[in-house]
Amino acid sequence: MPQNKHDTGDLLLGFLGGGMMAEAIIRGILGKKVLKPDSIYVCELLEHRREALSTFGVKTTDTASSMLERCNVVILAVKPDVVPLVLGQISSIKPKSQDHTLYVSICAGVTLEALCPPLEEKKMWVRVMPNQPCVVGEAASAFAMNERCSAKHRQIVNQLLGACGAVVEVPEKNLDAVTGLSGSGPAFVFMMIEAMTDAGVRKGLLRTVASKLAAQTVLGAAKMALEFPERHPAELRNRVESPGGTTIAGTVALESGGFRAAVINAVSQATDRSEELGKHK
Ligand SMILES: NC(=O)C1=CN([C@@H]2O[C@H](COP(=O)(O)OP(=O)(O)OC[C@H]3O[C@@H](n4cnc5c(N)ncnc54)[C@H](O)[C@@H]3O)[C@@H](O)[C@H]2O)C=CC1
Ligand SMILES: O=C(O)[C@@H]1CCC=N1
Repeated sequence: MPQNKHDTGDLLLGFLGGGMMAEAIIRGILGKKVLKPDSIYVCELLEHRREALSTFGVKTTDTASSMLERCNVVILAVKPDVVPLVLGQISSIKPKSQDHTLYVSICAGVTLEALCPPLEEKKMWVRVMPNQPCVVGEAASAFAMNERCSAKHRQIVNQLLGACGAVVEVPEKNLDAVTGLSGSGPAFVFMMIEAMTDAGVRKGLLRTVASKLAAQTVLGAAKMALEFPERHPAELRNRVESPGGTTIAGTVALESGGFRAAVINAVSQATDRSEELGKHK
């Protein structure tokens, strides 16, 4: 798959909603030079957000029609409760089955069926769950496509999301679990970094030093888990735990604090919430 070049031909990418995630994806795409800024349009209601996004050189507007008429790939990046409204806007501007636009939703819980009901003329829809680390090109994204999409659309999705980090295709039924794990996951990891930093400060480290050490520790551990996939995380952990040493004293404390159960519950609750969001259409 070609990357790192302006090799996406006539691809004009539009965003409906220019909030945190739209910005994160734009940063990823521009950072890897998959598109030029003037191939990206953002429809956003808030003036301060349009101003913030203009600094990337992308075109901004507050009317959906001008963006939808131009773009051949459109990413829905509004909150899930706004989806019915913007679907109405899309249908009124591009109603025909001849619509060749590829639509991509990143909205938590919103199913392909809700985006494109079976009785309506089918448009090409992809449901994606990215995450905030798009901002630094280290996202974990998963996607599922509806039956109107083809290999060409898979390639476009891989190219756009690939610019933002790792991408996997999954059955749509897995996307709520993906939302709970990697969509919401950065927040859980930030809590861990925050807590480790506080602990360092409590034990006398400068906050700047503690937060740098905490974040780098998470990065290094994550890199090891990715680079040694054949080693179970418990094996990696055991290598840190010297007999009678410091680490085992800490891991026992985590066990007695219910650390693993708390993390499993966090991902499970976030998954359940994603499923719930999908039921409020
Ligand atoms: N924040 C995250 O880490 C992640 C969020 N998501 C999903 O991404 C979507 C967007 O989330 P965020 O970017 O965090 O939200 P956000 O609130 O930062 O951005 C949404 C933007 O849409 C704008 N908007 C609302 N109605 C609009 C309309 N009719 N036309 C144009 N713009 C409109 C709002 O003014 C706002 O700036 C959500 O559906 C969320 O589930 C997915 C993965 C991760
Ligand atoms: O909290 C949320 O609903 C969104 C979806 C995944 C991450 N943030």
